[in-house]
Amino acid sequence: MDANDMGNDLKKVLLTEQQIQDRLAQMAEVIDKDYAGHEILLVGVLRGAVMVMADLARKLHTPVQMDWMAVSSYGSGTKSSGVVRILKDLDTDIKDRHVLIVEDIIDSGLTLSWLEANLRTRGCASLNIATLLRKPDAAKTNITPRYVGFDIPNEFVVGYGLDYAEKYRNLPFVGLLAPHVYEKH
Ligand SMILES: O=P(O)(O)OC[C@H]1O[C@H](OP(=O)(O)OP(=O)(O)O)[C@H](O)[C@@H]1O
Ligand SMILES: Nc1nc2[nH]cnc2c(=O)[nH]1
Ligand SMILES: [Mg+2]
Repeated sequence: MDANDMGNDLKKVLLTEQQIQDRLAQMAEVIDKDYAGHEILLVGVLRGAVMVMADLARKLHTPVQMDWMAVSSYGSGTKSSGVVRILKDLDTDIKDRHVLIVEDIIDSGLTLSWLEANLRTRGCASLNIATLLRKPDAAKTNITPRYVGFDIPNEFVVGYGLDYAEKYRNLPFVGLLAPHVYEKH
């Protein structure tokens, strides 16, 4: 799916596919240095993180294992509900593991601050966060990811895993939705 398939639903492309991939390669280089000699358990946060996980993991030279969690923090709206529930928990025991949470975006930070606290109770050897996007102006928590791809404005974005009412996740870039798309709901 590309920008042409979106008709006039796309206001503008914020990050091109190339910019995303180049940045992920830079992040992977830093992660490889930080985790040299260790194995990483990558924990992806469904559903939005699937694209970051797929591309970042393939850029890492460090040995990795992967697992997934699903938590609910947003409905199909565009504002954080603040309520976090575990919809799917990890299948892996993370005790003594080097865990790296992989996310697509930190907006209010509610999802990750709850998730980080939850995982810390499980005795992992280390716990860090990698996120492709962060909205510094939207932060409601003091969550500090170790690896951040891009700081972006406080606007609703879609693409590269990010959805609006489950659409647009398969865009290869990150874009801004035209207001008429979400104003009509
Ligand atoms: O920092 P926050 O304000 O908590 O928002 C960030 C979270 O919201 C989105 O997920 P969502 O809960 O919409 O589910 P999804 O990943 O399945 O789209 C996004 O993928 C992050 O996980
Ligand atoms: N699709 C999408 N989901 C989000 N969840 C938190 N912020 C965002 C955003 O900007 N876009
Ligand atoms: Mg998500």
